[in-house]
Amino acid sequence: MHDTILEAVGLTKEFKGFTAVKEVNLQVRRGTIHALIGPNGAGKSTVFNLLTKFLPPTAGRILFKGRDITAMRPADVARLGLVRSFQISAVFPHLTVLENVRVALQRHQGTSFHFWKAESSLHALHERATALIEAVNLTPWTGHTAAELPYGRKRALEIATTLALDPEVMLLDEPLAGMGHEDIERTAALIKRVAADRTILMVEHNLSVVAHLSDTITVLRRGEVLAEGPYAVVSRNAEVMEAYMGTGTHGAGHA
Ligand SMILES: Nc1ncnc2c1ncn2[C@@H]1O[C@H](COP(=O)(O)OP(=O)(O)OP(=O)(O)O)[C@@H](O)[C@H]1O
Repeated sequence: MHDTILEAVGLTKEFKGFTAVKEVNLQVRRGTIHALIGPNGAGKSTVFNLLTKFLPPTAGRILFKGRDITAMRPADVARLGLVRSFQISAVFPHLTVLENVRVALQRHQGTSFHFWKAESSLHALHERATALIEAVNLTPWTGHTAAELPYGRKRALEIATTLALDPEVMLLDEPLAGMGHEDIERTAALIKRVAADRTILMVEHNLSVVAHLSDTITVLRRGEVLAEGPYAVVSRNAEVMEAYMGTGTHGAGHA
């Protein structure tokens, strides 16, 4: 049994009269990997921005651990444990992998400079950074700058800097987009590993790449929920198949 950790109720977003997201109800269960997919313009990014408070909704509510966060600011939501990857956790191209992860960890501790000044806490910081780098399989890249990393490894570093914030719910915006087959496999395995003790909500364009990764898939079309369930269920849904006609359910890249 999983309880709901993140919930959207009647979530609606209008842009100058155009309804991009219409009365979306979403329940993300604790400890699961939940994917939000849909063809171009389906409203995925808008829902993602609404959930992470980067956009205010026109109507509807967002609940995190039963608490109404609809009116909260992104930074406050992040502090509660709902963290969006790749935005809040910036990666600095000229810092090494180790330095990037250390900066993320120090940020998480806030501006308590005095805490980090102590020799013992600097040691603890290093240990934690090394463990995170190991967790995302970047140990051989520890001394390389972020700019030197191949694309897939860069995304792994971004996941590491997000993990540094120890999020309860991690929101990933197209973590597999633009990757080749090998990177997709590696990153999917990484997402699965880090999901062991947290909840993941990810936006993805293609149904096929989230197939074996997600416990639940919500399919959006024109701002509305078209189908929801495990892959075996949504992939057989006639309307889902139709929505993906032309864009290709099994397409490799991000259109
Ligand atoms: N700031 C905005 N102003 C006006 N319209 C917008 C704005 N943001 C998004 N839209 C419109 O809302 C709809 C949903 O867009 P959104 O980016 O959420 O879709 P998406 O599913 O993420 O698409 P994609 O896969 O192409 O990224 C689109 O028709 C888009 O043009």
